Amino acid sequence: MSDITRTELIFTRRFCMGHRLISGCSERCAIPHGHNEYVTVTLVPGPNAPQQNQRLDGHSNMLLPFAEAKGRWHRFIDERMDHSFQLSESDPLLNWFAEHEPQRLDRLVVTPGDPTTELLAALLMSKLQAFLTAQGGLLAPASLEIKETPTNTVRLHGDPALYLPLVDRPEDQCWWHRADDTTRD
Ligand SMILES: Nc1nc2c(c(=O)[nH]1)N=C([C@H](O)[C@H](O)COP(=O)(O)OP(=O)(O)OP(=O)(O)O)CN2
Repeated sequence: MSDITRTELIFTRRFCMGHRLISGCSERCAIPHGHNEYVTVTLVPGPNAPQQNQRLDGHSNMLLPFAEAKGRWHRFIDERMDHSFQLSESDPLLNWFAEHEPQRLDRLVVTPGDPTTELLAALLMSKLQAFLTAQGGLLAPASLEIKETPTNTVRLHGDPALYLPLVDRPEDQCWWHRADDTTRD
């Protein structure tokens, strides 16, 4: 039996996305294709939670209503991830959209290197951390899981910063660090 006592809030959302991987690691994935993905987040009391022990107060018996805990996050998933097209920042298709369909640039998620499930999990966990910090730090992400297909899932635990690729620009120029709806820089 685990000796860790902690409350976890776990929320799942589904979104439909397209991507392609151009680094050469998976040639068939270089053709644009899509998945119906499920993102599941596990939230725990954050640095500003009123009490750091887990005991319920015998009155409201919650840290936060579910709707408040997941509302901002699910709005981002619904409005920015659902039906997005995810491309590496070095993908020439970005120029194609800029030239021929600039009105659709906001549907793109632009990533540092190939938009694999591992990378998307790290970027989304960082975005979630930014939202929760901006909401007052009552909650913090403990893990994030993306089920890309019925047979493939990636799960990250802990600090998303430890997974993110190193990029050569300040954090405020990286959409995944900003508590806003952007998905490209
Ligand atoms: N480490 C990773 N490898 C691959 C990723 C990824 O995100 N991380 N992504 C892909 C593709 O997106 C591909 O569409 C899914 O992978 P794959 O398992 O190869 O394809 P299937 O769904 O057809 O697998 P089955 O389980 O055999 O049905 C590739 N690799």
